[in-house]
Amino acid sequence: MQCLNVDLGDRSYPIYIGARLLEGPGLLAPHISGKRVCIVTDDTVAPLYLPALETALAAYQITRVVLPTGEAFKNWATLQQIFDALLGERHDRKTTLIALGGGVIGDMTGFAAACYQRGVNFIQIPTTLLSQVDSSVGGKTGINHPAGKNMIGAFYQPQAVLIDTSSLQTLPEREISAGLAEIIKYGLIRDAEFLDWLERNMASLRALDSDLVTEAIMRSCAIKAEVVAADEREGGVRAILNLGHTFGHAIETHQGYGSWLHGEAVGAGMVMALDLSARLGWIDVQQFERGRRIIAAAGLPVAPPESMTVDDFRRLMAVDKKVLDGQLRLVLLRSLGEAIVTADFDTEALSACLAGAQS
Ligand SMILES: O=C(O)C(=O)C[C@@H](O)[C@H](O)[C@H](O)COP(=O)(O)O
Repeated sequence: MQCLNVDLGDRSYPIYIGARLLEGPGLLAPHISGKRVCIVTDDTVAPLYLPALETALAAYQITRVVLPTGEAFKNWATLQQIFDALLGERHDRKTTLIALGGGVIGDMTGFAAACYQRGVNFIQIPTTLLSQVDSSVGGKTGINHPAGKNMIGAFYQPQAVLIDTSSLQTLPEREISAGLAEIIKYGLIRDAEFLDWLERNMASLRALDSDLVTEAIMRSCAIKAEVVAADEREGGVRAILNLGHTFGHAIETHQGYGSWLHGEAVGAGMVMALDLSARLGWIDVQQFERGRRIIAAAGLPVAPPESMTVDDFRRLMAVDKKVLDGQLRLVLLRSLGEAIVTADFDTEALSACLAGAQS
């Protein structure tokens, strides 16, 4: 097992990474505050991993909340089910919520933990590649609104993140590709050498070579932990983690949540960010082509859905959380391995990028 730390003063926490970590109580126990836990999971993950987790937590009084699976359910009505269970079973402030599942479960459980009785402890046990390398780390919690992704939420850090790499074995191929999108993102924004490594190893990563996947998770979490530690509440540098997300969130909202996986939309969105960076002359055509090739090699879409118009993009991007004083800010690339967050780009170039993506 390997361990990283997210350094946030008195809100610091460990990320444990290894195979079959779910099966023992040893790692979880120090992060559980009382005698009671509430495990929140979904109806896909529950039959696979809930029994093992319940066995590991046999010393605690357990409440289970099994939610419907998918991004379409990341909303108020589903969140309410968590509160109903907590109140129905009279959980007090010493309870610990445990998120067992992908990003949707992690984001909603974290948000429930932030709100329930004004804040209780929670632990992330991410079971998808995307949630292991991204959403379980950093404390962004929340739900979607029909007008935009993750529009209602809170920054609220977990007590620990437990990444059991064995859970990837049951993941569909499409979910592996979606997770690779966020992994490629780290190379594009922060680490050119990691991007080279990903390019060389993409086929083996897609085939879930366990040493390589563990290394990819470690390197991704290390970059994420470093960026979050530098800027917990996204006042500055943390926004680089949003590469491709302004375009990607617009795609997800337009298509209806869950139609495109988050990672698929981010894949197409990163190609659009690469394209705009090239149109602005910040990267050259070869770098653009290389970035697009790596994203395609991960099995991801490299263009938005044909049904989306330039006006759709403009309307949906206008509610992006990086818009400040009515001005759109985007994460763009100065080179492959270096991202900036900027409002200083030629609007003609953006129009050409949006129109080009549809051609
Ligand atoms: O942790 C962050 O910061 C990120 O932006 C990571 C993203 O990959 C992740 O999808 C996040 O949930 C997006 O957050 P949002 O603020 O753009 O809704």
